[in-house]
Amino acid sequence: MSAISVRDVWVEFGDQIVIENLNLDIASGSFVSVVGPSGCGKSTFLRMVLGQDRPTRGSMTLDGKPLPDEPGADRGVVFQRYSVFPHLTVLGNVLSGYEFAQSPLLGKLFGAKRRAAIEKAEELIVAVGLGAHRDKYPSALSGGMQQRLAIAQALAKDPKVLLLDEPFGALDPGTRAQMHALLKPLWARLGMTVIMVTHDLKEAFTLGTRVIAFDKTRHDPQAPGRFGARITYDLDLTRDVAVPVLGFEKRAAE
Ligand SMILES: Nc1ncnc2c1ncn2[C@@H]1O[C@H](COP(=O)(O)OP(=O)(O)OP(=O)(O)O)[C@@H](O)[C@H]1O
Repeated sequence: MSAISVRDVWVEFGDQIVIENLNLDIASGSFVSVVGPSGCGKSTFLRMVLGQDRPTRGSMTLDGKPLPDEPGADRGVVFQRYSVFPHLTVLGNVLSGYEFAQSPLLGKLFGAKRRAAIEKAEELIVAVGLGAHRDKYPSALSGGMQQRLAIAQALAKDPKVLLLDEPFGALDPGTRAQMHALLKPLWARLGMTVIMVTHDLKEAFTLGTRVIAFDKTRHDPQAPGRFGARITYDLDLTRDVAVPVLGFEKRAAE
């Protein structure tokens, strides 16, 4: 489990301010859903936690240490598409997660370590419901199966933090519901911190223990890049008190 702290973070691309003065603490083991209008910086925030982008100003820490500048095995990621290797089978893809985590330089395991990794990979493949498909290539899998594979591959790294960027955005509602039913118990069992960007409010509230909304609160019509997004809602869904939910009231348990 892992805690993330964000302090006075600004992100600018040229003269465009994307995120302004972000301050945020994410508790270990929480499931944070990030919502907001298109272009407000949700994926940029995720990429900063992943280590793909750096803040222009400010600092970010993971368990009290500065976030490493590059993606590592401590942070797994699943994108909406194209997260898996097309030239590897289901088993090969999940095994690559273990190999990357345990042998970052070579990306290969040998002997007893490889046999142990194959055993763990097979367990994970069964856990995400792909037990009957372990020797298939991604092109022979449906969209939902590919996303289950992407989740298994990310989990093989045993990440402290799992980052999900609209992971179910391309799936039909039925498959999406199946993915929710898969992900929630996995998260509860593994106890990771999850940050998920989604456009689907229902999904945000169904899966999250906390929902954060990003949006611009100030606009300059003459200079659209002058102001960035801030956190406009920060809802702790584990609190046993009434909280305002986008204009509605969620009643506390009676
Ligand atoms: N590498 C980059 N260089 C320049 N501008 C960028 C870069 N990355 C993101 N941006 C800009 O930052 C803004 C936020 O982009 P981002 O993808 O984070 O938004 P988002 O909230 O995830 O959007 P969506 O919901 O549509 O995916 C956009 O205006 C985008 O054009």
